[in-house]
Amino acid sequence: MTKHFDGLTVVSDMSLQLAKGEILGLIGPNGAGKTTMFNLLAGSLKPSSGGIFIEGQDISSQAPEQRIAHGVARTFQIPRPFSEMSVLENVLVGAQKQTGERLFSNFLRPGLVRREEKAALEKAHVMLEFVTLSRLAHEPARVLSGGQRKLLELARVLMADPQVILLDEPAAGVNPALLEVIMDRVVALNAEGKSILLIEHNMDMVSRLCSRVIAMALGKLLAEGSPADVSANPAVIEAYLGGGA
Ligand SMILES: Nc1ncnc2c1ncn2[C@@H]1O[C@H](COP(=O)(O)OP(=O)(O)OP(=O)(O)O)[C@@H](O)[C@H]1O
Repeated sequence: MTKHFDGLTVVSDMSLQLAKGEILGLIGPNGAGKTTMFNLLAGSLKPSSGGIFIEGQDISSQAPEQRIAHGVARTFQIPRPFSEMSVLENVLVGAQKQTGERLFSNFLRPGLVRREEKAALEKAHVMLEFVTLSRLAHEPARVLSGGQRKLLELARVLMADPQVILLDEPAAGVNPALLEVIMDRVVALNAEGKSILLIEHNMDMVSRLCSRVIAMALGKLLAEGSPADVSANPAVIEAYLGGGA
């Protein structure tokens, strides 16, 4: 894919493949174009050229909600939960389209609406348990720490049963104890067969989680390989030291 913003090329002929069941790392210095890649993959930006395929199907023209329905979901670098809503309610925001959201269905099919709501609620509790936030379910989201917000974000995203999860800097600003919890949860999701693309500056996390890493700088692919090989690659070291490529 290539992406231009007002004549500036931010992603230049980048290509990546995420295999089923893989955790692939995407690294690069600030401004390399990693988040732009995520926005292109998740559908919040359209590529200037190139495309995105999932299991051979072209999803390039789909909006983010359609991509979520196709099993591609993303987290944000800085999660912004609805701060006055409870932690549980924030997770429920991630539930896929429900019959009750259509006004007439509430009158015509009240039984179905109630069953769907009950199922979503049960699932939200399971997801909160999974991310170790159950005891905070009824607290307002504003009480959560940065790391807990990342876990809440993960629970919200999991409500859509994604097969591909795009994780944008899950370690940034997270204390070491919670970081272990986040890593453990990522490993557990991967063990369930979920494919994960991870943007991360924390190389320890990348080395522990990823078997393969892609490094980019100034919108271009720099290196690809094992975490050890990529972090020892002279072009990658130069890009980090020089803040570019
Ligand atoms: N909407 C936009 N309009 C113009 N330029 C943009 C836009 N979004 C991003 N850029 C530019 O694209 C480049 C890549 O930004 P991007 O956020 O993708 O980098 P990144 O690798 O995710 O960086 P970081 O690690 O700091 O999050 C930067 O130079 C940025 O200023």
